[in-house]
Amino acid sequence: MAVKEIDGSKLEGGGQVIRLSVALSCLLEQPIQIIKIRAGRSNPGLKPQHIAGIYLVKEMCKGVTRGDQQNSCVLSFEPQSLSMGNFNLNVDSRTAASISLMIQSVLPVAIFSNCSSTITMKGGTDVRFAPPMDYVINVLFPLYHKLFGISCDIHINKRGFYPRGGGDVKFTVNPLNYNGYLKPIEMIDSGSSFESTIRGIIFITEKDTAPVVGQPRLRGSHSKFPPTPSFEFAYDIGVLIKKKLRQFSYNDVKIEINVEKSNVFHGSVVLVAESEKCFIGSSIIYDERKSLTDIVMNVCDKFLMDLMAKSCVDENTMDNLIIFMALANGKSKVKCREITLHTKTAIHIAEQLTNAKFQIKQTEDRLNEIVCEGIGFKRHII
Ligand SMILES: Nc1ncnc2c1ncn2[C@@H]1O[C@H](COP(=O)(O)OP(=O)(O)OP(=O)(O)O)[C@@H](O)[C@H]1O
Repeated sequence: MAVKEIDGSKLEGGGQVIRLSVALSCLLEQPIQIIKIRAGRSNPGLKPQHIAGIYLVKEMCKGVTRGDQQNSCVLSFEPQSLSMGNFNLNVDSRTAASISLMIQSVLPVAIFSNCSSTITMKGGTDVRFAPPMDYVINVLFPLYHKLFGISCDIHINKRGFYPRGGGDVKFTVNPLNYNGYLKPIEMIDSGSSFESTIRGIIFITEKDTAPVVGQPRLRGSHSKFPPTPSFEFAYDIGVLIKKKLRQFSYNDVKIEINVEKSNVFHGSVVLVAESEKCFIGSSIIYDERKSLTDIVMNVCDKFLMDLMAKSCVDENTMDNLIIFMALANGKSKVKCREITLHTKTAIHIAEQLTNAKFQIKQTEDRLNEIVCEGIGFKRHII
């Protein structure tokens, strides 16, 4: 098959082009060459996170690569057929490379294998400009499962943060049921039941010293909780989130706090609202430079905008859905408030490498509806 050239500088011009192109190349057995890799970034070329993702996909299809080195701006990826049988893979980025973004490369491939895959990944679990692990676990995976029929799971052995990394997770993926196809999805009606199911997941590390000096402390008794400064800080975040959401009549909000020992101060907050067919998430990763009010404002503002607009997914989830919509067996429809450059880039790559066609139309309720006729990709078992 002739090699298809992908211009890595188009639209977002970042790492997503590589992850999606390599995954689709592997599934469709289409050799590709990506040029101008991450030309839209101040530090172009491949970085450890991209190299780790390429490595995993390459292992799954016994691919042949050229240019898969640090800072390389051209990558050739020539796949063989998707190997079958249990995958048991390991990748160690030796940096804080985002594990959730490695998952973005490997998940679309692993679901089409005929057996379960187990992949151990080392790197960053919660790093900026990538989905925090709690977002992957509480927003993306439940949505993938409920709507596309994807079954996967993650076990976090240890969290890892910028700049040292050191996170360690075990990721398992099961083959698709539904006759080996991905189900098409329809997420066009958020319904009215979001408010009853809002959850917040606050993760925070605990150092020996107080986490943040000079931050406003909330009044009120925390005495029934373990008296750790980190826990108190997380507790304060939770109280402020509830207060903020209550102002918009979202009264039933359940907050969970998880504390882990670490020698760096780090945390994430994830909010999730689930209705019968829609998921809205919002997340932030913070360190000691972020104030309590900044954290709360950041995570709540976009969340509230999506809820009030009756969007069916948030913008970060949206770009993750594109590859699955392109591969699904039939027509998918998703209503979304915001179409980001990441989403447009994912559509551009999916259309270049598959025969799927996407349409975006504005709806009367001022949302965007993305419609895609999926190609009905199915694994071929020899
Ligand atoms: N706070 C967040 N919550 C959930 N997802 C996020 C968040 N921030 C970023 N993402 C997702 O992370 C991905 C980032 O893609 P991007 O191409 O920018 O990544 P990258 O490989 O780090 O590339 P680069 O270094 O070139 O920016 C996108 O899918 C985006 O939706």
